[in-house]
Amino acid sequence: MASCPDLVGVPDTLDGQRWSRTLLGVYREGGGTLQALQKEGIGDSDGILQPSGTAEARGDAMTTVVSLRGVQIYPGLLSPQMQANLVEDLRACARQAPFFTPVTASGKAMSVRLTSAGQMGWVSDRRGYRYERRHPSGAEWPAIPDIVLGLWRDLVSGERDPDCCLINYYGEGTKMGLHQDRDEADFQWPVLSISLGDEGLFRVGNTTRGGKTESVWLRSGDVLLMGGDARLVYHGVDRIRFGSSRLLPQGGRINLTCRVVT
Ligand SMILES: O=C(O)CCC(=O)C(=O)O
Ligand SMILES: [Fe+2]
Repeated sequence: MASCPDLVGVPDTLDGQRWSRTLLGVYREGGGTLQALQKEGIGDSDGILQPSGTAEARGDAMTTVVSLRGVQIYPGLLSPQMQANLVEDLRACARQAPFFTPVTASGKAMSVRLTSAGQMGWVSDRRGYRYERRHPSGAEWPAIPDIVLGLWRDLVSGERDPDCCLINYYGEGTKMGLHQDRDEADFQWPVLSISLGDEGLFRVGNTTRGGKTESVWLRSGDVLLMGGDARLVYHGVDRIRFGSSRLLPQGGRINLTCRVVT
């Protein structure tokens, strides 16, 4: 098994730092990609990874990492253009592996519609929930879009790509109850999440059920990592502000979560 990503275990040290983004590289102010900085422990001493000029001079938008109970949030990390490109990529994914409404083992339909990209996809039906190598139609899952893989490699690890990128679609009135992501074999790997479209109220609880919770509105282009001590926090989406973004012509919210499964 590949070693655990360098980010895990040190996420709190990132809190409050400022980051800029280039096309597929995510840079800390002062130079170095996140992954390289984590590996070196200090940074990019020879400057090879340092993008030329200051972030402001390059016109990069800056984002400050914030931590909500150890969940690392990068507000607005994906530029509007990258968001639009990613939506195009997701349209192609959905042509190969259409969104479906998952049903719980008790027969209750979930309110999100979902599909996946990658080697494995998450499915739920009367037999329960699990990762499967094929879409319920029998089709292969599409490849994970490059923009998503680039973010994973920058923010998590270049050693191993995620097996699954779960694609959730939240229409008007859709929510997702508090849960843990624990269908994966190795919790050393974080879950990387990307929000697109309408704003969603994301609630974070504790690593055990119950207790106080805190919430944050996630906006289009926000990226977050649940890793380290926050890998198994309960989380969910209480509601979306339908129509708050113009990214998706029909409205709604898309959330992508990348996971190492096996
Ligand atoms: O939509 C979100 O922001 C979270 C999605 C989620 O928790 C999941 O798919 O497991
Ligand atoms: Fe989740």
